[in-house]
Amino acid sequence: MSGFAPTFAPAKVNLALRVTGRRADGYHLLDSLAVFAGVGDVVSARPAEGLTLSLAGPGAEALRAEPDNLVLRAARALADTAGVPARAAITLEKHLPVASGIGGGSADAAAALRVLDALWGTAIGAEGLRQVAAGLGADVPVCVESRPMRMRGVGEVLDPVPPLPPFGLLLANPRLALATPAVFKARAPGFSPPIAYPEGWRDAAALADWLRPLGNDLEAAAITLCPPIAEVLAAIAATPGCLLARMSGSGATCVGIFATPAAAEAAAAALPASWWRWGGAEAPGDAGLPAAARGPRLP
Ligand SMILES: C[C@@](CO)(OP(=O)(O)O)[C@H](O)COP(=O)(O)OP(=O)(O)OC[C@H]1O[C@@H](n2ccc(N)nc2=O)[C@H](O)[C@@H]1O
Ligand SMILES: Nc1ncnc2c1ncn2[C@@H]1O[C@H](COP(=O)(O)OP(=O)(O)O)[C@@H](O)[C@H]1O
Repeated sequence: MSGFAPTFAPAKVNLALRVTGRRADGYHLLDSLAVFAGVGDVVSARPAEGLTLSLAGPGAEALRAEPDNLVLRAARALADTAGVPARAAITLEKHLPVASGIGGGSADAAAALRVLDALWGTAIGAEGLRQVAAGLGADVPVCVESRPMRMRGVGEVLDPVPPLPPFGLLLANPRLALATPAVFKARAPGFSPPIAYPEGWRDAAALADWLRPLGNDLEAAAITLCPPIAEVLAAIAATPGCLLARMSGSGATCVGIFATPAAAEAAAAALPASWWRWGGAEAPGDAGLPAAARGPRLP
């Protein structure tokens, strides 16, 4: 058997994020609208005697010192649950900035689950895959879906959302890593009410108007820990055609919403070249996309 088609691991973007409570184990209950961008990593796998991971792509260096890559943890967890030997030579082509609030590691783990589930022909089914995903991290279940979803619980409760209107997405990161636990810890006390959804949105402007008051409850804490985030948000908001600027997840990546992918791409190109930046469309719906579908990317 030869290698399996490269699987796209798109960036997860939290367009709104509310912290609605806290579990006894310290994990926070969330209510978040997650969408996926047309930029991401690529995971591929081929049959092998043992389990190995090769890193490639512009972000590979940042992960070389990682003692236990999430991709390998995902592979071992899937093999354990499915009762099959963990045998595959996996390649991760890393493009997304690490520890940046767009779930890069979670997207890689989810893509590895999809590609290895196919390679090994496991019989665990969609529910089994969801359970393995939830055991790997709060963001992994939504990344297995890789389509717009409402995330609740600590991330494992997923519901479909009304169809989103066409819009453009911009992502920018000052190339500063921010650890998720530190941001949750620095958050001011108190919780927000759950999000109430409309039946739909007329266009991108209506979506941005609806999102504006919902906010990201982690943004203020992230700015305290990493002040350049405020600069990134201001720069995005000042680009022509920006309808909304907001931080994603626990940061430091910030998001801009635009009427069209072309407007988002042009705005990204106008941001400082020292930042990681990308503009374009949402990820196409099919999670098993070939690498060629990664969409336009800026260096
Ligand atoms: C904040 C979010 C929003 O989508 O995104 P990112 O900033 O990571 O992209 C996620 O909830 C992050 O998910 P993920 O990065 O998978 O988190 P995990 O590895 O499970 O947890 C890392 C740490 O974050 C905190 N954590 C995470 C999720 C959650 N619902 N409550 C928490 O308190 C805990 O301190 C936990 O030990
Ligand atoms: N494949 C991977 N890609 C990114 N980070 C990984 C990976 N495997 C393990 N990690 C670890 O997971 C941490 C969180 O990474 P990431 O998922 O990129 O952050 P975030 O959840 O904030 O978007 C990193 O600091 C790194 O130590």
